[in-house]
Amino acid sequence: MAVCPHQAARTPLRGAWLFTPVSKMATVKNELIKHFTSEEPVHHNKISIIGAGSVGMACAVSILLKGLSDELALVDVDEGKLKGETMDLQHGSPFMKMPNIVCSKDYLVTANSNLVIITAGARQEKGETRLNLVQRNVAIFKLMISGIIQYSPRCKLIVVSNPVDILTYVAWKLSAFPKNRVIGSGCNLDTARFRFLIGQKLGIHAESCHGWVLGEHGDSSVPVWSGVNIAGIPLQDLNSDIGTDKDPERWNHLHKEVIASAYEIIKMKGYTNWAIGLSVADLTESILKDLRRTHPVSTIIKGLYGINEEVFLSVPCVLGENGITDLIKIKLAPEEEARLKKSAKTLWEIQKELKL
Ligand SMILES: NC(=O)C1=CN([C@@H]2O[C@H](COP(=O)(O)OP(=O)(O)OC[C@H]3O[C@@H](n4cnc5c(N)ncnc54)[C@H](O)[C@@H]3O)[C@@H](O)[C@H]2O)C=CC1
Ligand SMILES: CC(=O)C(=O)O
Repeated sequence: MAVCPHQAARTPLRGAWLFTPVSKMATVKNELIKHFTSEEPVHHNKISIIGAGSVGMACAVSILLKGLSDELALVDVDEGKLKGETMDLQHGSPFMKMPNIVCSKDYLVTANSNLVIITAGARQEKGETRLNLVQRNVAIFKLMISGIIQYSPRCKLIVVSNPVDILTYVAWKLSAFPKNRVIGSGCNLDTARFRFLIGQKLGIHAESCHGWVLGEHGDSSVPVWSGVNIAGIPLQDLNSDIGTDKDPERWNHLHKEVIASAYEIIKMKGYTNWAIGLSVADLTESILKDLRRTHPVSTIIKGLYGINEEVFLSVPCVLGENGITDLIKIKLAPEEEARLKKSAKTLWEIQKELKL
């Protein structure tokens, strides 16, 4: 479906809803408006979201409210849900500065995207781990990636579906894209949760709490306590045991809460969506506006921290118009580096069995 100011009648074309101009009729529109160009609009900041489930729609709303895109395309295999979600979003157009929201089962609708966000696939049931989803979602990725690259061979990919680090590797392999253009949302969400919890403990806004969670998104993620600081003051200077079991203030419980968050929310509401949607919109902003901000996102980490396998883990990455342009070589404490290596080993054990 699409809404375009000069368009009047609509016809379905290859599954996508497109519009045909009604130019000669004596209509109010023709009396009011003289059409001035026959050129097709060029979309520079087209974003496509694959998967119109709870995460896909949270990403869509967060991106729309930031006004980041000049066309948003949605794809899902469930056509009824897809059209329903699209119409519902379109009806919010008076409150957004982004006129074109289109949808289809057919990947043609995603053509010439600058950025494609993948949120389709199975999600965890209560108590289920992210890693348990791997086989189901690899099968879905085989179908999706070929559709995406056929119509947007130069796009950047953000992978959100779980297990996100392994599926980012799968997307990279299947697309054969250069590594800078395949980005996993990774620990962007874990880091947001970490900063929120630090902020709650100190009574300071999360944005002013600097700290990073790296490695695997989820169960083996690594909190970098050595770098946690407020206004440049390392908390480790004030409490040398911070993050360890010896710490009487039990700061390490914050990271335990980060790990437990998804399981707890899924137990209560069945899924998580709002924080991931907002965090993906933040990544999107850095890419589309070429901001060169640093984010903890999942990228190929082979050759760093003594890791020799082709695994994707989160490290601080600079995001701009070419995707990941640079990595920040963060100095880890020996036990932090050991935990990162353990994350890599866990993921590699699963990845090496995948048939792509
Ligand atoms: N990386 C992260 O931080 C987070 C990742 N997730 C993950 O995001 C994924 C989506 O979660 P939800 O939106 O809650 O699930 P959902 O079940 O609400 O939505 C998934 C959507 O994917 C669609 N789909 C399935 N196969 C498809 C295909 N071949 N092509 C196109 N669409 C297809 C379904 O029809 C459905 O609408 C899950 O894997 C979940 O674990 C969720 C939260 C955070
Ligand atoms: C579901 C998931 O990966 C999360 O909320 O962290």
